Amino acid sequence: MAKLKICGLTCKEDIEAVNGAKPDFAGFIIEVPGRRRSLTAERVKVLVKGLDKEILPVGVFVNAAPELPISLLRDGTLWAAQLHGDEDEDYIEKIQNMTGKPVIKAFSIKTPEDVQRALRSPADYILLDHGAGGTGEPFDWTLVPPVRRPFFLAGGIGPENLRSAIGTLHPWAVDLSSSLETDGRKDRAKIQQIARMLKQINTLEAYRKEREADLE
Ligand SMILES: O=C(O)c1ccccc1NCC(=O)[C@H](O)[C@H](O)COP(=O)(O)O
Repeated sequence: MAKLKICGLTCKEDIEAVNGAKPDFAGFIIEVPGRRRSLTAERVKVLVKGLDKEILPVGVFVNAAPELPISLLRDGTLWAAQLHGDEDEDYIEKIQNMTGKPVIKAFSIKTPEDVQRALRSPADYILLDHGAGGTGEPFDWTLVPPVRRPFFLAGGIGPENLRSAIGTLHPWAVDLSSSLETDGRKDRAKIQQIARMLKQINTLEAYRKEREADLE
């Protein structure tokens, strides 16, 4: 059953839309200069207060001072920190040790070695993505061998490739942002559509697995 993360929420309307669709995770880009979805930590605190309690809030950071994710994890604003920059193992372990909360480390996948680096990461979860994050572009999925640890698949996923993404790579979770926008804003109808689609795909996959088990 692939989980769903909807990333790059920026306003109250986005919160209302995800509360209706109930993805597993909601992502907020926090204090990343020059990125259009970036919010201040104070704004994220306000938005998270309106988030359905069953949806886990994830903060996305790029080479932030570690004190920033640490404070938002410690005060309960965030369930997890997603690191989308050049954060090294010491940085990851510092956040894990100081908060006891999950760390998701994003990797830009351009070569098979990038995948191997990701697989060795001490992060609680890895996230395989195209590049800088939130670009709406997929990477070359053929670079990914069968993966034995839970991973998020990101980068240009949308209604046209969701089924093949899950059927081919079997991610623990899919992470979407750009494909759920119209004119640069999250689109409630697209969010509802993708949540419904994922439910159907998960139901079919579960049925197939049950049948395979019965036939063995
Ligand atoms: O969305 C951003 O602006 C962003 C900026 C800096 C780092 C990460 C960022 N986004 C991360 C995500 O939205 C997701 O993890 C993922 O990259 C989804 O991307 P896509 O569906 O291709 O837009």
